[in-house]
Amino acid sequence: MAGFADRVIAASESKDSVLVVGLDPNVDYLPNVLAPTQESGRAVAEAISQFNRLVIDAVADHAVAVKPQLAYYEVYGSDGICALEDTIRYARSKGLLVVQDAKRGDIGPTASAYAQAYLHPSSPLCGDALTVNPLLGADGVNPFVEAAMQHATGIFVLVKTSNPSAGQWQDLIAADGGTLSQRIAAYIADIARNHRGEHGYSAIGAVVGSTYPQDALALRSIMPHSILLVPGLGAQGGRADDLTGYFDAQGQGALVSSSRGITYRYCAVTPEWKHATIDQVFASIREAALTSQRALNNARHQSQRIR
Ligand SMILES: O=c1ccn([C@@H]2O[C@H](COP(=O)(O)O)[C@@H](O)[C@H]2O)c(=O)[nH]1
Repeated sequence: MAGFADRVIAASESKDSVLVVGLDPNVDYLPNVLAPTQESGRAVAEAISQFNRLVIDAVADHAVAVKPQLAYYEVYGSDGICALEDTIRYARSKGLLVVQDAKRGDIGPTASAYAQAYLHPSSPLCGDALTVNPLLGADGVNPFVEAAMQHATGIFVLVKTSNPSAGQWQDLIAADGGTLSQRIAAYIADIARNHRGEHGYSAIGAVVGSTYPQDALALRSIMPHSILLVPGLGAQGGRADDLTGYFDAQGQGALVSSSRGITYRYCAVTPEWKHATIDQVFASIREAALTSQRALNNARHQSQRIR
C-alpha cells in the first residue's frame, strides 16, 4: 500500500479537494427524523451511525477524509465505540481516508499501546491517521512514528492548535529563541525529512489551526515535508481566504477540516430544522461541503499565484 502522505495527495488530486469533514456527532442537533427514539446508549449509538453514514454519503465526492472526534463516541461507552467502528468501515468503503482525532500521547509503553489501537491495521479502531499530543516529548511520539512507518498510516502532531488559549504554552519562547510551536515543528521536520514519500511529503504531519494564519508561513517553512491538518474552519472563525500560507507552491500540503460548519449547517440556515427531512439534511450537508471545497480551492490557487 502507498504511504499515508501519497494516499492523501492522490485523493486530493483525484477529487480536487483538500477538505476534511469532522464527525463530531451531537444528538441534540439531529432533526426529529434522525434523532434516537429511546435514551439507551445503543439507540443513541445507532442514531449516530445512521447520521454519520448520511454525512459520508453527502460529502464523499467533495472531501478527501473524515475526522471522527473520539470524545463524541467515548461518551457513550462501548455503544459509542461500536458506532465509531461502523463509521470507520463505512467511510473507507466510500473511498474516504479516516483521520482519528484522539490527541493521544503518553509514556513510551502506553504510547505503543495507543499506536497499536489506532495505527495497526488489525485493530477495528485503526484509521489512516491519528492526532498525537507531543507534550511528553520524544518517548511519547516515537511509538506513533514507528507504527506509522510500519503500517503505512500517518500521524498529525499538535504544533499550533486552533483554540483561543493555544498560545498560553505554544507561544512560550524556547531556549533557541523561537516559540514552543516552532521548536516542536523543527523536531517533526527532522523526522519527516527521513521518511518522504513519492510526492516529497511524509506520513509525519502537524496540526496547525486555521485561526492562526499569522503563524502558518513560518511553520510551513520549518516543516516543508509535513502535511498540515488545519482545523477550526467555520465554527471557530477560521476563514478559507486566510489559508494561502498553509499550502505549498503546488497548492498541496494541507488538509483543512470543518465539523459543525458542515454537518450541522442545516441548523444554522433552517429555522424549522427540527422538522427537516432526510433529503433536506443530505442536501444541506452536501452543499456545505461543496461550498467549503470551492473556497479552499480558491485559497490553494491563490497560494500558487503568490509563491
Ligand atoms: O487544534 C485543534 C485540534 C483539533 N480540533 C478538533 O477539530 C474539531 C473542530 O470542530 P469544528 O466544529 O469545526 O469547530 C473538534 O473535534 C476539535 O476537537 C480543533 O478544533 N482544534
